[in-house]
Amino acid sequence: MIRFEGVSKRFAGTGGEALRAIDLDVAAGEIFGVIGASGAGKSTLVRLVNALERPTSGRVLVDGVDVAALDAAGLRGLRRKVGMIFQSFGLHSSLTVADNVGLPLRLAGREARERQERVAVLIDRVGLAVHEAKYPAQLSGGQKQRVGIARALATGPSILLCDEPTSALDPETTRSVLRLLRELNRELGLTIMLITHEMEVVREVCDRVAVIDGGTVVEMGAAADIFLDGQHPATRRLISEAGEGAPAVAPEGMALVRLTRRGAGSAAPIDGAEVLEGRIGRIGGESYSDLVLAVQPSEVERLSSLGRADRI
Ligand SMILES: Nc1ncnc2c1ncn2[C@@H]1O[C@H](COP(=O)(O)OP(=O)(O)OP(=O)(O)O)[C@@H](O)[C@H]1O
Repeated sequence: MIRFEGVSKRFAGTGGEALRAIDLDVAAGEIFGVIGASGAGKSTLVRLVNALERPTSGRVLVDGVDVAALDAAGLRGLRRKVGMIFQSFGLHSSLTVADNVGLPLRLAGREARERQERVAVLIDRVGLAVHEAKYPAQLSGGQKQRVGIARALATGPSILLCDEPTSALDPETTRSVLRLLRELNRELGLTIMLITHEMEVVREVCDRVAVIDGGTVVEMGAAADIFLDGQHPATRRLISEAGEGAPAVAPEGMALVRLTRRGAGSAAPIDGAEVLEGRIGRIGGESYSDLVLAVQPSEVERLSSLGRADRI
């Protein structure tokens, strides 16, 4: 559905390339995550999909069409097919919720009656029916992002690009927005390409994920494989940042180990280990546990037989 073929991007007046030799396929109906540190090239990557940026070399194909080759009418069609939401929501502060959501329909020349009906359905779907006459300043961050989602869906797109959609939100609101995106993905068969710098977001919602570092894809695979067994140092860095609060400290004379186990028995007790922090859950339908343990240094070796054990 979305294909990157040897895509590189250099911005005029800058030294290096923001993206280098990207090959990537996003399948119809999947939620594809793009994760990386600040400046890695994530925004540039998704902005190529709706032709907000153009590749310096290579091609970006949407449904088999090279988006850089589109004329003005073709671009309008692309923008109807590809919706986008942003970290900072991008709402018009002088327009009500209903008028924000209806704006793409107004720009597309749809009649008032049709607009009103469609806007009412969209606002209801994102759970904002009682807020339709309010202005953005009267809404919480989560509500603003719901307006952004309703507006992005106004023209009935088959692809939704999400640029750090939850970075401005608290953890609980983040989860509810991600749940809404997952529901819309299933109900509408919407293909979602989602940028984030948070592993938690990948864990909650993505089917597959590409890790991007220094403008290249350094690792790509099923979200469970990347989250639980990512190999590249950039991936390991993002995983170790995913814990909450201050990093665990090993008691005197003990070794600190991150142990990740997958599948049946992944939460079985571990003799001789003190659990300092961790999580037990499911990702992509698979059980896992991800624990930070303090053990005797002589026990570290033994942990490797239980799962992936990294001394930290
Ligand atoms: N319009 C532009 N002109 C010049 N350089 C740019 C432009 N947009 C992005 N860049 C550069 O390209 C690189 C990648 O930027 P990009 O915004 O894609 O990264 P990112 O991973 O999305 O980062 P962040 O998470 O901080 O938004 C950076 O070095 C950035 O400075």
